[in-house]
Amino acid sequence: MVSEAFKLSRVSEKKPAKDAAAEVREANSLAERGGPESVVSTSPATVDVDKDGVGNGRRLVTQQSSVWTRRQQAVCVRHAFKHYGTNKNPNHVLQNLNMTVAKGTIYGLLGASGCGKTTLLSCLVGRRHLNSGEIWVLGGKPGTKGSGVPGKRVGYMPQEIALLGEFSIRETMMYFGWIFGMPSSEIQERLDFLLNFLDLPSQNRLVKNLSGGQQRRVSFAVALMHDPELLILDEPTVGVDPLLRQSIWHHLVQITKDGNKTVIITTHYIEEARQAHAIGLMRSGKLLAEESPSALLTTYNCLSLEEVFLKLSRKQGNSVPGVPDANMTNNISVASLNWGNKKDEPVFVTEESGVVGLNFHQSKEMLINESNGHLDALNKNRPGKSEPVVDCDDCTDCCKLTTRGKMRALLQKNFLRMWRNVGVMLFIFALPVMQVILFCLAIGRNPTGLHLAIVNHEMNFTTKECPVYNNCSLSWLSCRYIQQLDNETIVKDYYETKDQALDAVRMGEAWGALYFTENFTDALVARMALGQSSDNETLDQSEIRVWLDMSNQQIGLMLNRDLQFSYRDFAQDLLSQCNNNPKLADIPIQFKDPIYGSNNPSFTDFVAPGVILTIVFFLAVALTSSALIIERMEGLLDRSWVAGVSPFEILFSHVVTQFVVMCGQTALVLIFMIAVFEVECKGDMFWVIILTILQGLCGMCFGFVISAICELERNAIQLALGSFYPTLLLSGVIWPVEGMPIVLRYISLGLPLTMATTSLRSMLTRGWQINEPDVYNGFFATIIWIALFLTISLVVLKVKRG
Ligand SMILES: Nc1ncnc2c1ncn2[C@@H]1O[C@H](COP(=O)(O)OP(=O)(O)OP(=O)(O)O)[C@@H](O)[C@H]1O
Repeated sequence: MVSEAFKLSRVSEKKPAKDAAAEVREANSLAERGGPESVVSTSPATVDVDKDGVGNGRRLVTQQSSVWTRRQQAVCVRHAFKHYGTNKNPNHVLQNLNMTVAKGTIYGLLGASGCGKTTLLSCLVGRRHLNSGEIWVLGGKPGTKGSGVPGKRVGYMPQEIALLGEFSIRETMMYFGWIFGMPSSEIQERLDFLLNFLDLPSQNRLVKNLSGGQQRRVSFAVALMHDPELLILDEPTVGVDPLLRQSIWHHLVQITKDGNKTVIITTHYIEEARQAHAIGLMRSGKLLAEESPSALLTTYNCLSLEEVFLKLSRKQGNSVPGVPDANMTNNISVASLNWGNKKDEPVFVTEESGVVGLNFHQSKEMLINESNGHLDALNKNRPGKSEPVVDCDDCTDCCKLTTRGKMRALLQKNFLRMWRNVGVMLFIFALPVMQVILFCLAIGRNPTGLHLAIVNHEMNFTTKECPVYNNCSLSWLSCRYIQQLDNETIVKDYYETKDQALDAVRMGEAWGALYFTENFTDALVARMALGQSSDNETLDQSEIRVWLDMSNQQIGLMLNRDLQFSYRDFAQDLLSQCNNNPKLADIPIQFKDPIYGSNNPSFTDFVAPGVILTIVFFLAVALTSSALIIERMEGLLDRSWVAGVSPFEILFSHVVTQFVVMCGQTALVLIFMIAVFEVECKGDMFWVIILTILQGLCGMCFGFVISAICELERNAIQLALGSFYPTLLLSGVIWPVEGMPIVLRYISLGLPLTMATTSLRSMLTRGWQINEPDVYNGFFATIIWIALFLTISLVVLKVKRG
């Protein structure tokens, strides 16, 4: 156990201030190394700090300080160091800061903007960790199990509003009340009191519609809501009118009167802090003094606290770097030397004072006088009649993962938020439907109205009266073939010469050119009759010559296929009309009914499984990727954490909310895809639904990862959008994975959508059951990805919370 002691007693020889300071430091360091008691009994540190002539030769006598005594304080900070930025380029915010806040007091933390007050407070509530040093809050270390901090033992009002704009005042109170485990009736009672006390408007007014000052008061009400043991208020009186400010201070004085409640308050209105029992004057990450206001004024012979602060700041500014001030070193101030009634009495400096200023145990007496004696509570907690040091009254973090109240609050928040935001609601349900409709209408249908430039020299230039005989007539066969071409797909444009037709294709006026020779019919008949004895000229003349624009693969292949099928139909018709076997027109490959799918496969059926999963997956990503970021930016995430909500609870509440949304989206997507647009579904609908929901969950968890990693919403959007195309392209949604280079194939298999797409495709088009490896692998892969994403999110959230 670490305990420190400074024992300063009267010394006969004066020591230089520097040595004295070094001695205190040594005692300090000894104590930190764990041998405190020996320091106390055998080697009392004695310091004479009379060098600047203010101390009047008084000696500092250290008092015993132990973990026990630290735990008796409401807050005790020792040798706190905190920096932002990297170790190489740190921005030091707290520098060997010591602070002691006795139970039952109001402690005003004053200091210029940027001196580190908020940082210190956020360390006290467990939102940030020190780089080194110790913090004790209500007998425990913030963030440790059973300390109740963060949790309901603390009421925290951050500097920013940190509330949900879409909530009414009442809903805001209910949210935090439930998190703190209060029953609704008690919350309502408290709310009625706070509405009246803080002069708030109707409880049904939305927070976003309140004025800045009103919003701050709601934020203050939230901190007061559960009547916590320790209130930490970061500038609660900003934007509050003087009357209300006075009434807030009056309230703080009242609640601390019985000695059970403690308040730490920062304010820029220095003079209002006169009402505090103790004041910590902070500058450049250190406390310059920690005294009662009257002691500060007396000591420094000032009329206002502002003057005191200026004096101390100047003193600190004048100190030579590297040479510790007599009044600053090891928290012993000039103030402490001046303090006390009798000159020859030693001044006790303990780690309880912990500050540059006065021994707090001494000033306590003064505080009692100044504050109606309520501080005698400070003396209650001595060994023997002490209350349990660590009061595990918030046992949720000891043994339970969550509580009903917290879940109720978090779920209500998530659902209400969606409900109150019409845009989000539309986005959630209209977008998937719209995407499915657009996909089914725009993708996979045969193109129509394709222009074909036809040159038929058999008919002697342009003729639309190309005679067609549907019997066994062997004349004008070119016309008979042209008639066979699908009229919906192909628009026939006639040209006089081959060059004109080719120019039309080159100019983009036609997708292909079709050319019939002058004696096409005769040559074709001869070719059929002569068979293998046909000469080259006959073969040449009987050909239909085609030049296609293959720049558009789909159109080119379709025209190619249509021209061939039309010839087959034309030849079969002619043969059967002439009493020949029409099969003679077929190539000698017989395509029987396919095992799966149809002989005329639809691109829609190929893409649909991947599209279903992509829609559900990325909608979930879009919904969740900014959820945590928005909460974080609003400050609500921080505030909920300080109220005792864990990353697991936050994540779990979002998972539940999104799961409900997901079920709705999945239902809509599948209904429109399968029931309305009749995309083929041969498999078991139950497993199709399960896989789709799982993919939605997977997308949601991916969204959580994004929102846990990204600090800004725009970064999250960039990451979500950036991941869309690679995933779509590599997952075999629009092109078979088998067509990729080997390395990409392996990457593709590792993506969350690939195996799931294969699985869904197998179920929809092949009708495979869950016992097929291709099917169940998709489920396994999805579940593994969900677990992985959730773990990453949880770890990142935990790290960030720290
Ligand atoms: N998250 C952060 N990352 C990096 N630097 C930070 C961060 N938060 C605060 N700082 C820096 O730390 C210093 C102390 O900031 P802090 O907010 O604690 O000051 P403060 O005393 O509360 O100021 P104010 O009275 O204006 O609120 C400032 O220089 C600030 O720029």
